[in-house]
Amino acid sequence: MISILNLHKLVNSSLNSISTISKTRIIRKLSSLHGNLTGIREELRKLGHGSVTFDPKYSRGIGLLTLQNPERHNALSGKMMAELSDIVDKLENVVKFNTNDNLNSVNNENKLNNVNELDKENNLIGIIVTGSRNTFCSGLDLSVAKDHILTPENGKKMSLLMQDTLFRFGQLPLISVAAVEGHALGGGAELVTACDFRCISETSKIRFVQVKMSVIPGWGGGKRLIDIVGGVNALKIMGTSDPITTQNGLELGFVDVIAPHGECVNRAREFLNRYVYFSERDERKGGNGNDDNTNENRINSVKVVRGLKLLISRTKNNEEYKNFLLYEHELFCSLWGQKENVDAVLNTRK
Ligand SMILES: CC[C@@H](C(=O)O)C(=O)SCCNC(=O)CCNC(=O)[C@H](O)C(C)(C)COP(=O)(O)OP(=O)(O)OC[C@H]1O[C@@H](n2cnc3c(N)ncnc32)[C@H](O)[C@@H]1OP(=O)(O)O
Repeated sequence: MISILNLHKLVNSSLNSISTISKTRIIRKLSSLHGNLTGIREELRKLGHGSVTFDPKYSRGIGLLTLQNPERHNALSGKMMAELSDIVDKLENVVKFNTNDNLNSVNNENKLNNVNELDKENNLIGIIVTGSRNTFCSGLDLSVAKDHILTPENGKKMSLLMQDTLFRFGQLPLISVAAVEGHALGGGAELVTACDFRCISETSKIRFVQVKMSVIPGWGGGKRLIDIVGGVNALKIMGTSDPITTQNGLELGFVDVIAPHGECVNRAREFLNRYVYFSERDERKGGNGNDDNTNENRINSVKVVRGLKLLISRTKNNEEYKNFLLYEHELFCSLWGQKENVDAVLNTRK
């Protein structure tokens, strides 16, 4: 006969295993958009040059992600797409610490060492995305496209990886700002929409040029643009490829901060500093950062800011949202690599 105590233990252990199973399911469901893309990522990693770097200590609580392919206006090669995805993996691991967010994904194959140590040092709450040498990103690297990606099969792989990476980026409990100097074209404009906020200057040129390539956005930027400016405005922006300027950008709610030319990253940092509550508390206390109370405050504040971002990002983590992205992906795939698209890309002055 089973005793009450044993029955209690049995029930508890069953509940634990049920919750482990459902937690695992939830993790799998939330962590990625298109499942395991390791093979595709490694294929793309072999294509082209450039790099994507991440400085977790750019400023207190704020990291700086930089696209680096300056000879090509920071156009994204396959190698850079893979590196961007690696950085999102790394951040998913970093920000698990202190967030109590066990629902964030952990891509074990790409797990980097000592990520929690990294987070302890900086308590990241924000991330600025920018490009090297005063320009943001001229979209897909067209040299790589012409040599390798201009087929329906490879366009599909690129779209899967980029949609997935940018979706996961948006799910991070970090507030993101795109600091857009110079050009943000095609896929570069899509990248801009993946951030929570946008800082641009009078000389920034954000253009959805996809229609000129006889395609629609393939990196999830169509859905994100609709969410930011509404359907009709998104239709105008994507249908005409007209640039988003400081003036119409503000009116449309697409742009959040205007900076003097060359100052976008600085102004994005100032903008984000308003969310770095622990920094203000620390300064009020004399700023040595060593007393226990201060550290406690810092940790709590980081949790709050990340919690807020989690709350907001989870509104996009549902089947309806994911299905819409899948629909955008399928539409893109029906156009990419077709004659009109191939002709347009081959005739584009890079
Ligand atoms: C799925 C993604 C897909 C999409 O959905 O749209 C894309 O992203 S397709 C790519 C869309 N992007 C473009 O069409 C941009 C094309 N480039 C330009 O219009 C211009 O280069 C520029 C970005 C407006 C800059 O013009 P300018 O200041 O006159 O400089 P150059 O034209 O001389 O460029 C310098 C250098 O950079 C090379 N470059 C620029 N963009 C790309 C690119 N996307 N891919 C590869 N290389 C690019 C350009 O060829 C020049 O190189 P060199 O001639 O060797 O100096």
